[in-house]
Amino acid sequence: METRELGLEGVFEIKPNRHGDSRGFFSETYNKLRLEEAGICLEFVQDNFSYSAAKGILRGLHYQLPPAAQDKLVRVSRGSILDVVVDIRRTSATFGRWVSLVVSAEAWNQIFVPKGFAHGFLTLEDDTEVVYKVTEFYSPQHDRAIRFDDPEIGIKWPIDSKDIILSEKDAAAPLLADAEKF
Ligand SMILES: Cc1cn([C@H]2C[C@H](O)[C@@H](COP(=O)(O)OP(=O)(O)O[C@H]3O[C@H](C)C(=O)[C@H](O)[C@H]3O)O2)c(=O)[nH]c1=O
Repeated sequence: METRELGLEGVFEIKPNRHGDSRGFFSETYNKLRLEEAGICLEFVQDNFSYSAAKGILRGLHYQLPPAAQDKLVRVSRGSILDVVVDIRRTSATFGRWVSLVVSAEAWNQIFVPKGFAHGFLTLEDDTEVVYKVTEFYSPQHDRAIRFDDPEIGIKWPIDSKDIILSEKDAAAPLLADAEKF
């Protein structure tokens, strides 16, 4: 398993090994010990799966407030996404900064998103499946969103905002300045 930090403290790309043979391949997509060797010592308690039927669907930017804040280990089992992470820790030197990573079934890579960061992704292909582990259970009362196109954050999405498909919740999300932060 290879890891590399992505420019924001604690945000990593992770690439599990793939063991190919004439039938296809085998991969340990999660191994607690391997993550601990990379300094990620966490207990994941819930697995999530989201299917997005079309290219251009944007889910996010989401986070759960403490005490339900979640670390996330995100991968793509079909298709591809532009995954985006924003530092929303008000005392952080990189508050409001963002990083992005293309996560895809083809690249077989993952992104690790620590607590304190908002998370979202834009699908780059139809029929994209995102599979991810989280370290706290879903808690609707702690679930929060911030606008994907907040000019203060300035995320460079690869398609025009008018072509982006959003849930009603995400279309109505507040700007980071008006959102509850860490
Ligand atoms: C997150 C979640 C949702 N739900 C239910 C609640 C709704 O009835 C339905 C869709 O929820 P939502 O619109 O919040 O789903 P996404 O827009 O994919 O939200 C996710 O998108 C970004 C990328 C994230 O990082 C979060 O994991 C999560 O917020 O699933 C559950 O039952 N359990 C859950 O853990």
